[in-house]
Amino acid sequence: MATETDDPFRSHLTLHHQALMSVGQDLVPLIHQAVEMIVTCLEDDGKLLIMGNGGSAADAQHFAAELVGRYRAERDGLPAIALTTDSSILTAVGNDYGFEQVFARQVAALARPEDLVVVLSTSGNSGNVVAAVRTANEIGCRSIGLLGRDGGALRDLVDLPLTVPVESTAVVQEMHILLIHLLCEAVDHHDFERRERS
Ligand SMILES: O=C(CO)[C@@H](O)[C@H](O)[C@H](O)[C@H](O)COP(=O)(O)O
Ligand SMILES: [Zn+2]
Repeated sequence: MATETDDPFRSHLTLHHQALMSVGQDLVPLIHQAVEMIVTCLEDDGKLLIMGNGGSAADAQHFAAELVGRYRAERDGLPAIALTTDSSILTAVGNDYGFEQVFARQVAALARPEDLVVVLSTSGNSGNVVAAVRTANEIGCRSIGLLGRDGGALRDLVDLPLTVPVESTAVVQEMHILLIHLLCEAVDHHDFERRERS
């Protein structure tokens, strides 16, 4: 039974619940489109390049780990790289070219047109993520944005924005990890043509 000591959590829990309802009502068709883009990339022998800042950096790593390792099903590892993990690259590029270039430089070095760039940003305005998507667009990679609020600058730069339209950074992040798990669930259940060929 709820007591007064629950009050500090109530507004966060209410916001979380409202955001969850909005994901269920508004984002499901877009989640299916995102799955299609991921499957097409992997079947074309592409890889996922995933990035974000702060909590979203952790989410990028979480997503890559579930693809390279596994989510639930026993399956082959799938190619995904979180661009948030190599401290030598991040410090060298940040130091020599500026923090805004830490992801764009990696995209320029690693991305091929068949790859899929996945960005996570609750504001949609982080300069290093925006720069990375601009570079991905020049290369011809497709991109998915897990975004928040109004989607920010990234809404019009990525091919597919999945925007959680709430102001709270924390709640947007909580919905992003749900979206990641839904994407992993769908990928787990996909029968890849790539595997049938081998
Ligand atoms: O996890 C949190 C807040 O919940 C923070 O670390 C947060 O991710 C950082 O402030 C980020 O720099 C925010 O970037 P973004 O989501 O606006 O792209
Ligand atoms: Zn957080």
